[in-house]
Formats: sequence, structure tokens, C-alpha cells
Amino acid sequence: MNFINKLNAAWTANDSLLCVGLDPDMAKLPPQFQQDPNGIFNFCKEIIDATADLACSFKPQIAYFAALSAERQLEDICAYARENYPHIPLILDAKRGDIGATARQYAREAYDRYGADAVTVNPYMGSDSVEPYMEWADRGVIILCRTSNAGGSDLQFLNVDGKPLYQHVARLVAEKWNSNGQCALVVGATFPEELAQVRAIIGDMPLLVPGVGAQGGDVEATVKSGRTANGAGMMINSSRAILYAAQQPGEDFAMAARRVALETRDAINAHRAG
Ligand SMILES: O=c1ccn([C@@H]2O[C@H](COP(=O)(O)O)[C@@H](O)[C@H]2O)c(=O)[nH]1
Repeated sequence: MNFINKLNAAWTANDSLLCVGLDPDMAKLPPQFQQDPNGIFNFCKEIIDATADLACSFKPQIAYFAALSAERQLEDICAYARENYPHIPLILDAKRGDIGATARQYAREAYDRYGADAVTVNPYMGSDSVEPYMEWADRGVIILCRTSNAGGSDLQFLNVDGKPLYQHVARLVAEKWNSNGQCALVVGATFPEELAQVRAIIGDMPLLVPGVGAQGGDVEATVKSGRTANGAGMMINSSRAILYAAQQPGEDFAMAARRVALETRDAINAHRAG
């Protein structure tokens, strides 16, 4: 099953638009994992098990693994998710961008090494830097459009021919790059007006929407701005707010993560119907 079909099936099966982000920051992990050589894997495994019936996707952010030379644990967590929850799309958040020959190696890393269903890609180097990812026709290519951080405005809001640059990216992907129907865009929940603008440009193309939870994005505004006519169309990501939901030392972190994931999924669902 290709990425888009798998995502559609996961939206329905779990009645969820929630993407659970896997950003394992060693300093924030419960103590038993900080002392465990396989602690990153074991922590992420418990989060995946606790939230798999509430999520439409999982999104490991590669930097949290690579910074600690923990790529082997990322391989293992990706394999674990694929084997145990094959119906939940796995998105590698890597935001790659380079010339074609190098991009092909990044694509191999995401799709073959980690077995990801989709990878995030930076469009700044243009079409030939993105085309190598399209060679894996059953996988997703998720392209940065209007990112959730305030500094994203520095370039993404530049006026080009009367429109902000991010709208050109949305149109370019929707009208040209998405010829195989495997693309999605990243648009931050912290900018609901821009989210609505992008939705108006791209039709039903899926959106990866980070920025609820720790970044403070408004769930209702996000859903109302980004939903498609059938009340789906988004993977709304929350990472830290779920991973580190436990408030007290010794509190069951996986149960706390599940509680916040459930609250977030239900808060999203409350606004899906138009
Ligand atoms: O525009 C973007 C693109 C990606 N991200 C990533 O999403 C998560 C957000 O984590 P929270 O803890 O929910 O804030 C993280 O992996 C970012 O690298 C983003 O925030 N904004």
C-alpha cells in the first residue's frame, strides 16, 4: 500500500489526525532510560505501544537520534513500528535538501535504511533536489512550506510577484511536483491563516502540521483551517507534550503520554466536522 493510501486508512482506522512525534531528549527521559544503553529505543517503544491506537502516524525526528550516535536505535524503533503497527505511517523527519546525487543517498537512508513511509524535505534547492525521492513511488515526500517557527517568516513570507514565497511553494508542489500523487506539505499549526491559504491552493493534498502542544498552536483554529471536506487531510503533530506528559517523578510516563495523546486526538476530532 502506498503512503497516501496508508495514511487514509490510518485516519479512518484510528479515527485520528494525531501524529505522535518521537523526539527522545536524553535529559528529559525518565531515569531508568538514561542509564540504559538501549534507553532511547525502550522509551520510544513504550510511547509507540501506549499511543498506537490513537495515532494516524509516528514521526521520529532524526536529530534526536543522530546527536547521540543512536542511529542503530532509530533503525530498531522504525523496525519495531513497522512490524507491530504496519498500518500506521512512519514519517522520518529529516528535512533533507541537497543536489540530486546526494539527495538519492538521503532517500535511500530514509526509505531503505529506516523503512520510512515518508520523509520531510526542504524545497529550497529546487525540483532536481526533490526528484530522487519520487523514484520510490510508493513513499511520501513531505515538503516544507510554511514552518511553525517564527523565523520561518524571514524567507517564507518574502513577497514574490505579489504573493508570499510559501504560497509559491504550495502551488509548485500541487501543480508540478506532485505528478505521482505522493507529496504532502509541512505547514505549522502556529499560523492558521496561512494554513487556510495553503489548503485553498492545494486541494486535498495531505498536510503535516506541527505546532500544537509545546509550541502552543490552537487546535480548533488548526483543524478548521486545514481540514479537507471529509474532515481529514492532516497529520497534526505533537511531540514533547506527549512524550514528557508525566508531571511527577515516578509517574507512569507511558500512561501520561497516552492520556495527553487521547486528549489531543479528541480535541482535534471535536472540530473535524464542518
Ligand atoms: O515547521 C516545523 C517542522 C517540523 N517541526 C518538528 O515537529 C516537532 C515538533 O515538536 P513539539 O515538541 O511538538 O514542538 C519537532 O520534531 C520539530 O523538529 C516543527 O516543529 N516545525
